[in-house]
Order: sequence, then structure tokens, then C-alpha cells
Amino acid sequence: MRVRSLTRSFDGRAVIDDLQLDVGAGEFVALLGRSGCGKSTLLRVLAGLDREIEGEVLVPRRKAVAFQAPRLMPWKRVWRNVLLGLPGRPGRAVAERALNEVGLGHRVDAWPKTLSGGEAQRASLARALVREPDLLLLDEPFGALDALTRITAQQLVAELWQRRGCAVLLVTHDVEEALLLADRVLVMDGGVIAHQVRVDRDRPRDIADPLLAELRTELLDRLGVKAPEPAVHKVA
Ligand SMILES: Nc1ncnc2c1ncn2[C@@H]1O[C@H](COP(=O)(O)OP(=O)(O)OP(=O)(O)O)[C@@H](O)[C@H]1O
Repeated sequence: MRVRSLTRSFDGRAVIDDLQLDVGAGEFVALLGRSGCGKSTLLRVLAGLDREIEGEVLVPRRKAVAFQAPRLMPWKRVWRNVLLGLPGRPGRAVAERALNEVGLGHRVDAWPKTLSGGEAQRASLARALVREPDLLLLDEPFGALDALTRITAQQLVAELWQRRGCAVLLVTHDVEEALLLADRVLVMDGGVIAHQVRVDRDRPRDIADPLLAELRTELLDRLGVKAPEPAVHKVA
């Protein structure tokens, strides 16, 4: 994926302002930035949902996006939601395969309102996967989940990425999540990618790893947040 001199303005104000970005095939990139800095705007442009732009955006034809809110149609069963908008007339088996892949094989016929938050997010991921994307765009997909569900969902995304080999661009507010998952972490500020770090570590990663701790401090500093002590997870 290649973005050159991208500008997107609202009411004469450039939210994205001459931004450059490259994401390699199969690369996992996380995007951080203060609230309102333009992360979602960038993702919408990359997803092809917003074309009122200047500049050059080259993204794979096969791409898929999942948002923080799963956006399932309440009047369609889960498997039909997964196939929604897919070209051709894909059969139920296609949806079943994707739902199995995200651990939701037992909820194929469920109605969306009967799903938990984590399950709905999995359904949303399945809907992205049936598109067999070369680029998966994730806009805070774990933002609304409780801590434990969130960790499971993060592991799932890591697994899917490794299995599928697609590039991922993950928008998140969580510096630790970015460091645990991504090859590269970007900080958006002033309408551009203002800073980036490479996370040169095998997976699974440990947030207590000194390199990650160092990068965490660097990123929090860039985000203008004073680094709190790392959270200690205790099991009683
Ligand atoms: N359709 C729109 N019309 C006018 N302004 C918009 C529109 N979409 C986004 N903006 C503005 O663009 C700026 C960036 O918004 P965006 O949602 O991309 O930020 P964000 O970094 O994703 O924020 P958050 O982390 O809080 O989700 C904000 O000031 C927002 O008000």
C-alpha cells in the first residue's frame, strides 16, 4: 500500500495534510494518535469509503475493514451478515468457514442481538475475512471490549494475520496493544505520520520486555502522555 501527498480537508481545515505512508505486503502496522488527529479519517480513505481527497492512494483491490462497532444488521442471521455485500452469490459454507476461523462456528444461525460484544466483534472480523483481503483495516476493533475479551480478540487477530499473511493497519488508542501486535507503530499528529518505531521482536511478545518498555515510553512521550507504571496483571 502506498500513500503520497494525501490531504483531506473538512470545511477548509486539513485533517490529513500531505501525508505519506507505505505498508508492505503482509506487514502489521499499528496507528496511534491523539483523539481527533485523523486516524479514522485516514482509515476511511484507505478503505475507499471517502474519496474527497487530494493525493495518491494505492491500496490492494482486496481490502476489508472492521470498525469498533461491529455494525451487524439486526434483521439478518449472523451468517447472512458475514456475506453481506459480497459479490457473486456465495453460499452459507463460505460464511461458516470464516465463522469457524474466528471461533464462532456455533453461532452461525444466531441473531446479532443475542451475541456478546466479543462475539459480535468476531462476526465482524469474519465478515472482513470472507473478502480474503490483502489489506485488513481495523479501526479500534477491541475498543469496546472488556479487558479479558480484548486479550482473546488481540490473540485472534495475531493468529489470523499470521495464517492469512495479509497486511494489517490497526488503529488503536492502546500503546501496549500496538507494541504487542505490530511490526511497526506509527504516531499520527498534525495531519501526518509524525513518528514511527519498528518493533523488532518475535511473537508472542511480553510487555515486560525491556525493548517494549523503552518503546512504550518513547511512544507515550510522542503522544504527550506521561508514562504511568506498566500495569501489573495479578491473578489471585
Ligand atoms: N465528516 C466530517 N465532517 C467534518 N469534520 C469531520 C468529519 N469526519 C471527521 N471530521 C473531523 O476530523 C477530525 C479527525 O477525526 P477522526 O475521526 O479521523 O479522528 P480520530 O483520530 O479517529 O479520533 P478518535 O481517536 O477520537 O476516534 C476531527 O476534528 C473530526 O471532527
